Amino acid sequence: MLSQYKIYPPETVKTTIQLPASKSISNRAMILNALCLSTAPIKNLSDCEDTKVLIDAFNSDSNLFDIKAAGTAMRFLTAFLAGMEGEWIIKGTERMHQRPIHPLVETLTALGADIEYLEKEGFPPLKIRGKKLNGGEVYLSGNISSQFISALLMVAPTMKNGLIMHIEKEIVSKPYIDLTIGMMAKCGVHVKWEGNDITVKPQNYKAVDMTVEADWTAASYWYEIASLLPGSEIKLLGLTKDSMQGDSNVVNLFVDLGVSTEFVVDGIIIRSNNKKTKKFFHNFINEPDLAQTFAATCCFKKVPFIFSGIQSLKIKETDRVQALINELKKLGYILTENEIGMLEWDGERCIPEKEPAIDTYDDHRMAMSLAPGSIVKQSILINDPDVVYKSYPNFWKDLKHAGFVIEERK
Ligand SMILES: O=C(O)C1=C[C@@H](OP(=O)(O)O)[C@@H](O)[C@H](O)C1
Ligand SMILES: C=C(OP(=O)(O)O)C(=O)O
Repeated sequence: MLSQYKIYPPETVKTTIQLPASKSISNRAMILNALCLSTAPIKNLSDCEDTKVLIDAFNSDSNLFDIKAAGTAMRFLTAFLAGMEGEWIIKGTERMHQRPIHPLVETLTALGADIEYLEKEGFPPLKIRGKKLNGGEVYLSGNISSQFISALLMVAPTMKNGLIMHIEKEIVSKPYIDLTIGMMAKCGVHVKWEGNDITVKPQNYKAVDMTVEADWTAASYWYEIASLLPGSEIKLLGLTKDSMQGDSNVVNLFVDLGVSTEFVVDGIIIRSNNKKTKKFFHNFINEPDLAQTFAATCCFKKVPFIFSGIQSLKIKETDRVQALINELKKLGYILTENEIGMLEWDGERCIPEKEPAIDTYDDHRMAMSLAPGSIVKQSILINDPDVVYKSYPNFWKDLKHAGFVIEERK
């Protein structure tokens, strides 16, 4: 149902938050558990929509799966089902049917898979006639989505001849590939990555107990709040220093934006301090999901910025670059995309709309990164706030717990 939230900030935030579990780890754990033929329950599995669609697919008697808006579920399941005896159909939301999948489909086809595009060439929905894959040697572009590489890697040890993958062009989101390889290693499978070549020999997975870490990307919205609200002290449960998630780099990136981090036994404590850089520069190629948090934080803190490495943002839940430009303009900030992969704010302002309502474009991260703007704008309106279910179903409940007031308007 369409709805809108009006959000008012507290004076300061001193609270403890139980973060959601990582959807990236949850969805890898589900695929690996299935490949290990393990029946052991995964501990702390995420309850977010992106994980639910995968759970539903695994529990379904049907051969038709609707993975809605979950990129990981779409890509991981395509590779998984390509090697599973049977005839399968995978579909998703309208936006999912516009997100590319051809590099994965072409590579799987070269490895022996039988996959058909049911609507537009190159995009979901897909019909898959699954069978044991031969494997072999393939070339794949690394500059569209790392999820293609992760999807192929997880099924690679089950292929008759294993897999040799030569990655061409710049690799986006590399820490997510490291995450995949790290989790495969925990299940007893060795992956060799040298330069641009990744080799996986045929191997057997070993069933292991899996526990999902708390989500560092979700933590970034709390860093934004601490950065904008002086005197904040927020304990975030479940995060660890030795995390496998690349977005744990949020700890270092927020140092210049006035947030310090203390690691404690059961998580971290973040505190606002007065540090504020004159200008913020970062290449987000390794942490694309953090870009919206930083664009919003910098504008609200009046810190001009230059971001690079954000080309993949254009093919996520929405064109996130355009969405940021549109919505931050409503609040009085003029951002520019001078070339693909870049986003800049030189401090230019315009007159904000009188009562701006932020559109969220079916993108959870638009809602979560802009809601903290209530701190500097006294209040903020967020349209279709339910989008947060994709990765952080309790986001609004947690904001209320932290002292924000949320009025629902229908
Ligand atoms: O493998 C993963 O779990 C993910 C990889 C990234 O996508 P891309 O590789 O498409 O950039 C990231 O944006 C997404 O939220 C989760
Ligand atoms: C890009 C994202 O998800 P996905 O690509 O898995 O749909 C995200 O959660 O920010």
